[in-house]
Amino acid sequence: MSERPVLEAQGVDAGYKRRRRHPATTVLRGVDLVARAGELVAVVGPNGAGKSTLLRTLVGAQAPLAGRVVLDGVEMGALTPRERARRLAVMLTEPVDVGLMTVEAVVALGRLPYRSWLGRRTGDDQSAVDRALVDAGVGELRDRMLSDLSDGERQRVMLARALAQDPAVLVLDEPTAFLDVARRIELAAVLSRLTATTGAAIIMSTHDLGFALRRADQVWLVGGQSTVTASAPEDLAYGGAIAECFAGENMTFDDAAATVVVADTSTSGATVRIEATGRLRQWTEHAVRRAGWAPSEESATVIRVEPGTPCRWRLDGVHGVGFGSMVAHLREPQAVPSMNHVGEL
Ligand SMILES: Nc1ncnc2c1ncn2[C@@H]1O[C@H](COP(=O)(O)OP(=O)(O)OP(=O)(O)O)[C@@H](O)[C@H]1O
Repeated sequence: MSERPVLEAQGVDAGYKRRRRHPATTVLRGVDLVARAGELVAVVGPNGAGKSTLLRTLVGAQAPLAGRVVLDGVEMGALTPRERARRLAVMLTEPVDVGLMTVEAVVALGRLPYRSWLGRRTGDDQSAVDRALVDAGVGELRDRMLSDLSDGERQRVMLARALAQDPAVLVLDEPTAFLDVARRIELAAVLSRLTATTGAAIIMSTHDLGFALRRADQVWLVGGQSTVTASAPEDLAYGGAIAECFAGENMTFDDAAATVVVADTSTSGATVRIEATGRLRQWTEHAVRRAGWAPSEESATVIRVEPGTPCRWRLDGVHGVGFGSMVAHLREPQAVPSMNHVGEL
């Protein structure tokens, strides 16, 4: 990572001008931000906080209501669309319009800002396309039709197209939105690797707080009195800014899991001491909480659990097999009376 700023917001107010029936809205005020070459920046915040508004303002899709956005040393408004496209690539959330094009042809579209008016592809264009295909992990898909790909594959092709632009700044709005957990982790790894290999700054909005905290060099926390707070993820988590921003009636920030969790308001007040170790203990705690009980070392009620798939448990002389029956029994002790007859532990 270098110290070279590639995208800056200087005293930016972001929002929407008055239109016929809609009053003017200032969503964010006095925003000062700096993204540096090779940095991965995660933009996080609750729904409606202004993440998309911020990103749209940073990429020049809407003008700031006040202040200025500086891209690679030049004020955004002073750049022609072509000059802007050579420095900045944008990948938005909209599902990709599936056309009858090969993957390679789609990725080659990323080279348009570099073409002469005759539109011929040069050797430089081809090597940029080849590199982008590899960097985004879609090299083996190059001859496939875009329409034949899965959503996750298509998403990565669009990433390759953005990379082919060879941008100093890559902005992605919720790139993981349509992906399953495995694809999400994969894309996250691709993105953090890309900052090192391409030297670009990658700025992405995400609802995946765990990802932001684990991978980002900087987090831009949007929310709370129309502000954006920029800092290292640990500073924001440790200092309580993230907890404060996401805190809701029944939401809390779980430091250990590095994510926001729904506080359990359904606890019955009942406690139980768990006799189990390792993963078995962890999942027993999970089941106990799900049933509305709280694990406690001081509790006089004891549940003893023995390993196995499914596990076997005993509580107050009642025996059971599997977590399903455990939760049912904790919720309603008389719900599983027959478990009394399920073997000895
Ligand atoms: N075109 C628009 N005109 C007026 N107000 C808008 C417009 N688009 C969004 N807003 C308002 O701006 C605020 C911020 O919206 P924005 O979409 O930036 O939030 P977000 O953080 O990206 O939310 P989400 O996590 O739900 O995607 C909201 O109050 C929204 O209603």
